[in-house]
Amino acid sequence: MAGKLTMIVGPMYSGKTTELLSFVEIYKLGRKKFKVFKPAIDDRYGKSLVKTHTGLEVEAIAVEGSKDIVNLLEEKIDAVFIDEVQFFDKDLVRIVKQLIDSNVDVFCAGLDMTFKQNPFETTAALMAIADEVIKKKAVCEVCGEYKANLTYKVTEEEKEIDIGGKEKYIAVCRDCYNNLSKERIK
Ligand SMILES: Nc1ncnc2c1ncn2[C@@H]1O[C@H](COP(=O)(O)OP(=O)(O)OP(=O)(O)O)[C@@H](O)[C@H]1O
Ligand SMILES: Cc1cn([C@H]2C[C@H](O)[C@@H](CO)O2)c(=O)[nH]c1=O
Ligand SMILES: [Zn+2]
Repeated sequence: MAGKLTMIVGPMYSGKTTELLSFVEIYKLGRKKFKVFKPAIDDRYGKSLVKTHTGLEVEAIAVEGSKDIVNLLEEKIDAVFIDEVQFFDKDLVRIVKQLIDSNVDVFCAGLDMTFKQNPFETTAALMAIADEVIKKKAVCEVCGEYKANLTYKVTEEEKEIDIGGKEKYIAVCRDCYNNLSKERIK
């Protein structure tokens, strides 16, 4: 049977990695064969772990690009898990298609948008071909409502690729995002 692609997307702190790891647990319990990948660029938690903000973790392989995923899948496996998928090159889309066509289930977690609300291209393309898209939200760090679907950058740095945590980014709802942006120009 063909595999399925599940995308877990949303702003920072929305529990994307937590949800990814809950799927990993299901495959572990079922004694399935799987591999977990993350981009080498995300060095926040050390190179060989995927870790949540609450400290849950699983062993992962840090790769430079999507080609490395193919090279590391020599034996037959049931599932592939990829975290921080927004940092992968677009060629990942072709590779993921090949995997699901060859009966491998694929689960990807990642940001849908940059802090400027631009789509992350690889996430967007994978969402288009996914069997299921799980869109997560966080608690807005300004108003406290559980409706944050955006990430706001609190520093002046404009770069859209910039690794970091709470010292740089907060999760906010659209109203609070717009208010914070207005205050900034004043
Ligand atoms: N504003 C927030 N809203 C919700 N959870 C938050 C918030 N700030 C911190 N957290 C914590 O973060 C946890 C989710 O962490 P997780 O690593 O799964 O998120 P994530 O979406 O993968 O984040 P990131 O995109 O930064 O990797 C929550 O269970 C909660 O304990
Ligand atoms: C929102 C956002 C996060 N990031 C980074 C911060 C974290 O290291 C990672 C999300 O977990 O992505 C960016 O590089 N650009 C962005 O626009
Ligand atoms: Zn808000």
